[in-house]
Amino acid sequence: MSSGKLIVLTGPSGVGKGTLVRSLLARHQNLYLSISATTRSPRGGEIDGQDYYFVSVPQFEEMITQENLLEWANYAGNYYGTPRQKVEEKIDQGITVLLEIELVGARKIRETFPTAIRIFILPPSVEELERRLRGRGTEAEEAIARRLERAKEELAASSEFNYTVVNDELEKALEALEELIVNSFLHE
Ligand SMILES: Nc1nc2c(ncn2[C@@H]2O[C@H](COP(=O)(O)OP(=O)(O)O)[C@@H](O)[C@H]2O)c(=O)[nH]1
Ligand SMILES: Nc1ncnc2c1ncn2[C@@H]1O[C@H](COP(=O)(O)OP(=O)(O)O)[C@@H](O)[C@H]1O
Repeated sequence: MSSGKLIVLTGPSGVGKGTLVRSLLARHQNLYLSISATTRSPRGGEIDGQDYYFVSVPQFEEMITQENLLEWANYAGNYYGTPRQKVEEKIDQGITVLLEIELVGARKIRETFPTAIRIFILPPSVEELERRLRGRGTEAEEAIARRLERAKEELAASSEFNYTVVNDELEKALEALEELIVNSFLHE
C-alpha cells in the first residue's frame, strides 16, 4: 500500500480556511483533518478534541519537550501545534491528511516533510479579508488587529507555496482545491 499524502493549507485568518476544510471533509470522507493542540481559549461552540485539543501552556511546553509535535508555532499570543502520532499513523495507512496551519508551521513542514503539498489560500482583497474577519464576530478588536497584522506577513509569503487558491466564490475555490488534491493522488 502506498503512503497517504500530506496536504498543508495556510492563509490569513478570516480568509475562509475553516469553511473550505469543513466542506472538503463533508464531500470526501476519505480525507483526515489533523486536530491541533492550542493554548487559546475555546470560542463559543468549539469542542475540546473536535475543533482543537485545548491545553494549558505547561501542557503544551511538555508536548514540545517530548517531541510529540510535528510542528508548532506561536500565533497572535498563543501556541498551536500538530500532534505527530496520529498524522504519521494515518499516512502509514495510506490516508490523505490535511493540516490547516499558519505560515511558520508550513515552513517547518516544508523542511521535515518535503513531499507535502502546500497550498496558500488568498482573499480576493485585503478589504474583503477584514470584512470576513470582523463579520465572523469571534474575536475582540485587539485580537482582530493582531490577526490583520500577521495577515500582511503571511500574504507576502504566498509565493513560497506550491499552489495558491483565491477564495472569492466559495464553490469555485472548493473545486480548485479538490482538483489539486485529486491531482496529488494521480502524480505519485
Ligand atoms: N503552526 C500551526 N498553526 C496552526 C495549528 N492549528 C491552527 N493553526 C493556525 O493558527 C491560526 C489561528 O487559528 P485560530 O485561533 O483557530 O483562528 P482562525 O484561523 O482565525 O479561525 C490559523 O492560521 C490556523 O491555521 C497548528 O497545529 N500549527
Ligand atoms: N468564499 C467566501 N465568501 C464570503 N464569505 C466567506 C467565504 N469563505 C468564508 N467566508 C466567511 O468568512 C469568515 C471567515 O471564515 P473562516 O472559515 O472562519 O476563516 P479562517 O478559518 O481562515 O479564519 C466566516 O464568517 C465565513 O463564513
